[in-house]
Amino acid sequence: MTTIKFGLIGGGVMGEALLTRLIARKIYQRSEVLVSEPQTSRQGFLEDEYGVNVTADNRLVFTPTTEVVFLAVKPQVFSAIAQELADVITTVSKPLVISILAGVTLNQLEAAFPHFPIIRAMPNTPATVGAGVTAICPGAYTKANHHETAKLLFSAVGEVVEVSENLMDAVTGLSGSGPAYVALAIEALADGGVAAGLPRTIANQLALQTVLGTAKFLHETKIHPAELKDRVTSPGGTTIAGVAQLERAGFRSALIEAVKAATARSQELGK
Ligand SMILES: NC(=O)C1=CN([C@@H]2O[C@H](COP(=O)(O)OP(=O)(O)OC[C@H]3O[C@@H](n4cnc5c(N)ncnc54)[C@H](O)[C@@H]3O)[C@@H](O)[C@H]2O)C=CC1
Ligand SMILES: O=C(O)[C@@H]1CCC=N1
Repeated sequence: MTTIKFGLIGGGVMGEALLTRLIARKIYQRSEVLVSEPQTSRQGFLEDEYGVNVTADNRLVFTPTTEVVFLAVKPQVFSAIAQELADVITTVSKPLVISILAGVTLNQLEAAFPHFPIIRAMPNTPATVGAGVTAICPGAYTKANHHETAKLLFSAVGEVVEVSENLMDAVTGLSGSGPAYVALAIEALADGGVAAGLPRTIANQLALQTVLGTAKFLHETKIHPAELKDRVTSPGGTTIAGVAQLERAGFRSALIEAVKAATARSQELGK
């Protein structure tokens, strides 16, 4: 095995999303990456698809040359992994540990990795296509160079914002979970189109492009969403009829409550 610089623990959806962009951007060479993943089918896939090194032993990602260890497992397996790594991490130099685990706090991470530089982060799935947004917050032992490394890695998958840790659960409830809410909205818009008589493929295309185009428009012009809504709603027209129905159905409230519920769940996962 060649020199390992980047260790990934958990080669699932989010691990792969980051991996693919880090390699494409040449931030790490394929040979410098070691992915620890228990599923042999995933190991084989990641090895074939990205040419990275794979292992089923999490301890092996801590090599003398490892610069970053990226944790991308489910929060529920965190304590088992912490126990498994307890011995090995006392014997190695301290790489930057970046965790994207929902709800797992810097306190919990610093208890598992004593005196390690640690960054807690919350990316989202559009990272896969470089259109993600990641919130990061640094632990007690991080220095400017660790901060810069985390920003560099997450910039490869989209935008980066910095927040204090007490806001990380809210970030998780909004942008971490948000792609699911938007996907539901797109699916429902298409269903509405089908209910109104459109063929499914056309309804899907119209729904998807409407959401994509609206987001792009707001992003590029920076106009307030309310201003865009006002521009679309002609007096006595179709859009205000649709908006009135959304208000009757509690559309805004449903989204607000969804973000609050996901935030609360993120808080629970950290307990
Ligand atoms: N999916 C999402 O949209 C987002 C997920 N997250 C966080 O990312 C983390 C990973 O989520 P996903 O990638 O969606 O999950 P996933 O289930 O796709 O990936 C987790 C991977 O970890 C592997 N794994 C299981 N036990 C392991 C162990 N003991 N050691 C090493 N690897 C192990 C699994 O086989 C799997 O491939 C979670 O903590 C989640 O909170 C954060 C932001 C967004
Ligand atoms: O559902 C979850 O727990 C993860 C965290 C944010 C998005 N997916």
